Amino acid sequence: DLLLDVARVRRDFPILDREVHGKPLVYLDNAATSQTPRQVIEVFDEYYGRYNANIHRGLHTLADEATAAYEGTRDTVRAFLGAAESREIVFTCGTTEAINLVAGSWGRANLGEGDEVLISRLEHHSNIVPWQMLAAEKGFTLKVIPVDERGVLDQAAYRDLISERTRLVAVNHVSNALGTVNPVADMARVAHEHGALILVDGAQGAPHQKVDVQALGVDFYAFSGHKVYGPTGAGVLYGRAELLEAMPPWQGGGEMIATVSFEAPTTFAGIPHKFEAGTPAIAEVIALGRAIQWVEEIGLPLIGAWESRLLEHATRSVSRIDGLRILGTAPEKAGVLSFVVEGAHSQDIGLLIDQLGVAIRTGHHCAQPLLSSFGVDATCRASFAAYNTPEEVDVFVDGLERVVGMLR
Ligand SMILES: Cc1ncc(COP(=O)(O)O)c(CN[C@@H](CS)C(=O)O)c1O
Repeated sequence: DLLLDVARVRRDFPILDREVHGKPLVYLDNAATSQTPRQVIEVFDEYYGRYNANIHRGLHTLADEATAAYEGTRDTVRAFLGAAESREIVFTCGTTEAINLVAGSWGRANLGEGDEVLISRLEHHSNIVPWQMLAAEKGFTLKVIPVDERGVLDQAAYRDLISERTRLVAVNHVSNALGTVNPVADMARVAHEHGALILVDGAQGAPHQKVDVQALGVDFYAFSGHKVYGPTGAGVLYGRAELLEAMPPWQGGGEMIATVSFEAPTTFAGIPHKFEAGTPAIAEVIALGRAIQWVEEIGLPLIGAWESRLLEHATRSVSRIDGLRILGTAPEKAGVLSFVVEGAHSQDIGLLIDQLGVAIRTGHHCAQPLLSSFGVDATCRASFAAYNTPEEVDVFVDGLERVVGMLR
């Protein structure tokens, strides 16, 4: 049965009892950050109250307990992503840092004049700007896969743009601005046929569908804890072991070394610790592990199906508002509804609908090149999660109708 017990799910989220401007909170900004279940919030109390200690080097009980919990998350994430080995899981502070790590380590060591990196028009700035910065430094060429008017990546153009000079394809699994789900398994096959690697920005993929990095055939996969019901400050880079082993360290410091000396070359730790310099966000990583356990107890297939029902209901309901244009009409979408309304500025809609207790996001969603290709510089975006309800969608659409009426 694809009906999620949303009443039971909501009982895990204290924040959903909040009122905003005297109205029940209707939180529909989940693509920006998801809310946090009690089971995750409690981790911080437990950790700082009972076993706070620095990890790895300590030789005492608290340090052992903290290390076990931190490294335990690594295997939880390995299973969550279907990775072959735990050492393929690198903890970062989020998707942005994960992509910068690949650019700064693999990119800086492998890209130069004559090489090409292929990204797409759908990308979030965190999967555009690191490549632009590195291209300026190393002289390789950045190419962009176009999208059509539905917000679907042009796969024919992808096959035309990729060549033997392409060293890396970097694309998102799901567009945060439009909700488009990309066929990353097919794109990975095409990339490998041309001898290129593929990095997938999974910030909006991991929260909405079961990811199996080996089945997808991707070389790197990045996501953020705070979008899968976990805390900010903890994210993940998955990388195939042989790639991570061949990559130079990214940040220098403690943890990532084997021996440091002035007389002989400093030697580095193996993976993944080679990429985890300094004291990490220990509690956040442990909380990320708890968030993934929470998600897996319900199951992403059920969460994804629930969100699709909410998206369908919202898409159908907003179509009664004349002058409303949905951006992102791909046949396969995750729970994101982006739209503009003729005669009403997106920001004004966002501010006014907040007065009704409804939280949506307005603006460019860190996807300025994408929005400009649709002739807009901002949209309104409602995005769904496991705890949203059809009744909340009705509050949102009724409120939208009222607000648009006021603004016209
Ligand atoms: C596809 C995609 N890729 C990367 C990021 C960055 O995630 P960080 O946790 O901030 O590093 C995000 C975060 N998108 C938020 C903030 S702009 C949104 O409102 O859509 C994303 O959606």
